[in-house]
Amino acid sequence: MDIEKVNSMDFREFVDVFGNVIERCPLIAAAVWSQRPFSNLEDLEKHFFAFIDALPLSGREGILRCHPDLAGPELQRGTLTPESQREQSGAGLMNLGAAERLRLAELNARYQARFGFPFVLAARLSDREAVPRELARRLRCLRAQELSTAMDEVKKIGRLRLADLLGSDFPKP
Ligand SMILES: NC(=O)N[C@H]1NC(=O)NC1=O
Repeated sequence: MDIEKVNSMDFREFVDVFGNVIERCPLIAAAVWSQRPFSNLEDLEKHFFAFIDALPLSGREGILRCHPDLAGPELQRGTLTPESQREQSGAGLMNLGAAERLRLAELNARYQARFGFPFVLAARLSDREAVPRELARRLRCLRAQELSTAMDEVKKIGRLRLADLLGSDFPKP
């Protein structure tokens, strides 16, 4: 998909296509649409990230809270968004044994209790061994540092989702 195609989209089409670049936050795509025309595909991405960076703390925490747990109940129930389902399956989180699933559930719960938002990590850049390791490591971080790490992960997820949507016209992350 090239930038002319993106710039030609009406509001509905744009939000249909880009509404889940940031998990369960179609409002962000709705706001980015107002910034058209985009000079190129990197410019489109910049607008997504600039919107996120300009949010107050409550807005950035809100974005994190829109993310489903990794290997959490929604994966079991099959109620994830298609993007999240693909990412979590690709990282092997569908195939955990009972003990691995329990350990991740405990770590996710401890993380949520400590920071007040769920643990967020770009699953496509990780795997089933690295996820609990990274979760345990980040549990020991300070809150401000952790918020910043988590927002960087949101951007990595968004960048990979944009690359999927835009195809070869967008440089691979
Ligand atoms: N909790 C969390 O990180 N969830 C996200 N990560 C990812 O790669 N896809 C998601 O839904």
